[in-house]
Amino acid sequence: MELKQLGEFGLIDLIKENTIVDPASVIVGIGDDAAALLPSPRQLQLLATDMLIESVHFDLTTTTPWQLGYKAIAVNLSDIAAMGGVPKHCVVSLALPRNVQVDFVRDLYQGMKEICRRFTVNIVGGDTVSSPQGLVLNVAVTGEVEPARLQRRSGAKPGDLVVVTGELGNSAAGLDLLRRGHWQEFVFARQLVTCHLTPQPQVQAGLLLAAFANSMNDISDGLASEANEIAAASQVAVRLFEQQIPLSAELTAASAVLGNAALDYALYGGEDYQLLFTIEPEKLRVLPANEITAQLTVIGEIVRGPAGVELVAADGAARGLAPKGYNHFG
Ligand SMILES: Nc1ncnc2c1ncn2[C@@H]1O[C@H](COP(=O)(O)OP(=O)(O)OP(=O)(O)O)[C@@H](O)[C@H]1O
Ligand SMILES: Cc1ncc(C[n+]2csc(CCOP(=O)(O)O)c2C)c(N)n1
Ligand SMILES: [Mg+2]
Ligand SMILES: [Mg+2]
Ligand SMILES: [Mg+2]
Repeated sequence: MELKQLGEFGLIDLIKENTIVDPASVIVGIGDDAAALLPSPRQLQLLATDMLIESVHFDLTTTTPWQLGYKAIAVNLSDIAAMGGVPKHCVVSLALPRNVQVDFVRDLYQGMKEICRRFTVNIVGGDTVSSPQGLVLNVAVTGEVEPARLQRRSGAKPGDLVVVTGELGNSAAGLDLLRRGHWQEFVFARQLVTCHLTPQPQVQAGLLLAAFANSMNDISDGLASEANEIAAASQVAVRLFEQQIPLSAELTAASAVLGNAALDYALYGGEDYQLLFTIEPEKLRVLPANEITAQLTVIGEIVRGPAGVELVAADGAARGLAPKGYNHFG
């Protein structure tokens, strides 16, 4: 069915179903001039937004609407996770080309609702407009964090260890496989493509680490870029050890096919949505042993010195690591 058969308001009715998964804090959801929300007492309110643009962030020939909806929410939850918070509510704005079908929008929302259900996030509003060219999808998300647990990029201290959750570079290699096409013939490809199309925000990890870390950031633009953000915000030197950067076996296999170094995907690829944080060694030692801490890798240390990042190779040689990564205007 064409969108014009349903109209803007018919479309909103279709969207409205199953958007509130935790009603206690929603006084007014979809359907009024604004949402009205009840904040939890003594919590800081977090607010973040990230936008996805067709041909810049996604290609509709290689992503399904469901996956696109899932990812649009995931990248936003990732920013709340990076602050050590719990995501609560989101609003979703859509600019839709006129030829978009109703089923497309329904599937897009199914993807969004699925990840919102998994993380107990309410969709409390949005905006729907037409776009003369290309689809635009913007999400804004609120979150909450106890003041003492708030994580910033600026809290890294000399002596801290630099640690990441999960593996790096999978998403960028997945994107290159999608661009190359015929990726289904490679057994290692599915996991990488999945990392790219439906990244998993590290909300549980962020909540656990919030009580222990000194600084935190999520990896949207690549390790080189995010490590430089922490260095600049904290005015410290970040020393990373090349050999310690967690690279998956799938990434290593893909990099041979794609003709690029696995390490470069991790350093400059981006869209991993893992967490990069710094923590005092004594605190890292007392973290509880669980599924989250099993996935942590120490990749470096914070040292005194001018703000910047250096990468130490296997032979001990150090080089400066520029904040090269995905740059919209670079
Ligand atoms: N157009 C804008 N107006 C006001 N603030 C902005 C604008 N764009 C970005 N910012 C702010 O700049 C800071 C850095 O934004 P940035 O988008 O780089 O962070 P991020 O979301 O962590 O990264 P990514 O977009 O790669 O996921 C944030 O505080 C963000 O709110
Ligand atoms: C079709 C297509 N082309 C290129 C990319 C790669 N890409 C786009 S934005 C971005 C950084 C994070 O975005 P932002 O900084 O806006 O949050 C990256 C790595 C993609 N995902 N899809
Ligand atoms: Mg952003
Ligand atoms: Mg971020
Ligand atoms: Mg972001």
